[in-house]
Amino acid sequence: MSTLLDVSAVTLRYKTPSSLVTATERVSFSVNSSDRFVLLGPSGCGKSTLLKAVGGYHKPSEGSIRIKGREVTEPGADRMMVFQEFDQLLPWKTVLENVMFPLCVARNMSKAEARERARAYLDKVRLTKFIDSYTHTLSGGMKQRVAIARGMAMEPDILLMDEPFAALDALTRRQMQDELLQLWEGTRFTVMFVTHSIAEAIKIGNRILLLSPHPGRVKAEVSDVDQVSATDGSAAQLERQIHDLLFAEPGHRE
Ligand SMILES: Nc1ncnc2c1ncn2[C@@H]1O[C@H](COP(=O)(O)OP(=O)(O)OP(=O)(O)O)[C@@H](O)[C@H]1O
Repeated sequence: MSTLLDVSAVTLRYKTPSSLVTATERVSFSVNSSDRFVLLGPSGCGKSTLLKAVGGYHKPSEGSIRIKGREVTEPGADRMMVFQEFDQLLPWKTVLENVMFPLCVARNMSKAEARERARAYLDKVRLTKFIDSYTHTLSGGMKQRVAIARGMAMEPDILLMDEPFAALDALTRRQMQDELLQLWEGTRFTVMFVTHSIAEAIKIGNRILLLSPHPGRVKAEVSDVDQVSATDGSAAQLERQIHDLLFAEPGHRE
């Protein structure tokens, strides 16, 4: 197993006109190739900020972020992001064109190459029938599938997913979680996934990093999720253990 991403003692801050907000403090972890690495913690603990920093959109105040040994200093096609919002697609382009666009622009592919690659990934997310549709005609789940296909088609080193299913209804959310795992079984891509749902973390992740409430610090890492949750009844037990670890601080209320 090789280390792909190394986050070392990273502190992330926001400067506002009136104050300095510390989002995360001295957070360290590493992600290996083919990990389904989940960042889990309560609202405001800095999960999204950490993901943005890995994406190259937020510079650490202290510490370093390295991918394949190179320091992350800006966004790059080696790290693709999928967001929660349904409006991350270009409404004036069709489904196929949305997936082709970054392939042409950031990967310098010819239109024919990009079309072929985009079709293959849209097929993986079961959207072949909808390639010529405009995105406003799609359901929330279908839009997220397009965003996932667009990210995966770039074949990045790591796919960064920021609560991608949080705005979906419960049934669609479960379907999308299953589909993501099936996609992973097929290609074993590396994914970093942000959620504040313990159940979702256990379902998606093989490793889960638990962050404390604001400012986010590492509380613990659960690194054998697949083995533990495969045993009968133990997913529920793991959920309780993670809950206790996350909310152990005296006086902290959910
Ligand atoms: N643009 C910003 N300017 C100032 N402070 C910010 C900004 N964005 C986030 N913060 C603050 O940084 C901290 C971490 O925010 P972040 O969105 O990363 O947390 P999170 O764990 O992803 O939360 P949630 O689960 O609610 O999305 C919070 O205290 C938040 O108020």
